[in-house]
Amino acid sequence: MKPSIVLYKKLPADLHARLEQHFTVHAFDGLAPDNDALKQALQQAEGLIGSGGKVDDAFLRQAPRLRAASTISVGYDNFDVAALNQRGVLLLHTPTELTDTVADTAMALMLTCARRIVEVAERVKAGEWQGSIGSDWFGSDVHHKTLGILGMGRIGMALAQRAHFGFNMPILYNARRHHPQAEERFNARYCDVDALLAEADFVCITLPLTEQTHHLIGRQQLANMKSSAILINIGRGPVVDEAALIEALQSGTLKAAGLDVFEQEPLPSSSPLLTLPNVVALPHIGSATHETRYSMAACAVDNLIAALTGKPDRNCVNPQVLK
Ligand SMILES: NC(=O)c1ccc[n+]([C@@H]2O[C@H](COP(=O)([O-])OP(=O)(O)OC[C@H]3O[C@@H](n4cnc5c(N)ncnc54)[C@H](O)[C@@H]3O)[C@@H](O)[C@H]2O)c1
Ligand SMILES: O=C(O)[C@H](O)CO
Repeated sequence: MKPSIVLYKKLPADLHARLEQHFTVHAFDGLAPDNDALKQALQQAEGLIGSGGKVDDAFLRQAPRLRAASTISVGYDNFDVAALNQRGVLLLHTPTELTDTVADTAMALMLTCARRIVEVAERVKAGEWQGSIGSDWFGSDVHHKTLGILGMGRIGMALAQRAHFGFNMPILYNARRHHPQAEERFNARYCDVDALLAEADFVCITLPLTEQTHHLIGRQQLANMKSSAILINIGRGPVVDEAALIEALQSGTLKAAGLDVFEQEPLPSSSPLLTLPNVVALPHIGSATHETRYSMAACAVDNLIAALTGKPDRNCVNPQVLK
């Protein structure tokens, strides 16, 4: 008999069919806690595949036969990894498929904020372009400005590559350890967080959300940044204290922010961020291109098949559960 799995995100037809070759697939749209059909399917499920939703100990209690969870994302802060480890459930993710696309999004946010692309385009649509433009339409340069990257991992490196070779930007970075390759290839300079914030013209967060990174950027850190600086968050919303960020943007302590991620997603329509002209808010689209989302889904499907039918040899977050 084929193992039973719960799929909680709609997949392209060919990928869905590929799962069905190996498994009995119970498909849902998300992990709504009050869905009785989902609860029933979880009782038998050996595999789980999808993205978003909270997979904690209470959730895992409903899935006593679970052996592997495959997330269609690189970030896995929505999983309680300690609880997975305790139950011997392997977690797999998609670390390499989206790197370039997310770095492109970060670069796009830097350019959009600095050159005020959204604001100016809206003024054109509103019929305000009546003659030659004045300095109130001007933005600031990106090229040759200093970029501080918080978290020099895969996405940080891809961003550094774009900024260094494409825009001649000096690069500062902070990560858990020195990154000799970043220093060699992009002449990047390791700094502690305070020094990076004080010196950078652009600060880009490419960090995962962990206990250590939660609210890493708060009131004090924002005050430490140049008033001409632009903050880009492409990592996870709760790395920044959003209330403090709103204050800094309202008071002019910070020039602008380009945000793909938020403390609460979807961003509530009542958020003061949406009233600020110096904010570009995106709906968590870092990896959202047709090509990349397909590769991520295909990778997650392969990850689950390898985990449940063979030997998972890559993309395991907690390979220790296999020993
Ligand atoms: N906006 C989006 O759509 C989107 C898309 C992909 C990834 N992400 C987020 O970006 C994150 C990074 O992805 P990646 O593939 O580059 O991951 P990665 O693991 O390759 O890089 C993470 C980097 O952060 C550093 N780091 C971790 N904890 C730290 C700490 N406490 N202090 C300093 N540095 C620390 C690590 O040393 C590493 O250099 C993901 O975890 C995810 O949350 C967002
Ligand atoms: O972590 C990731 O892969 C992105 O945030 C997309 O969910």
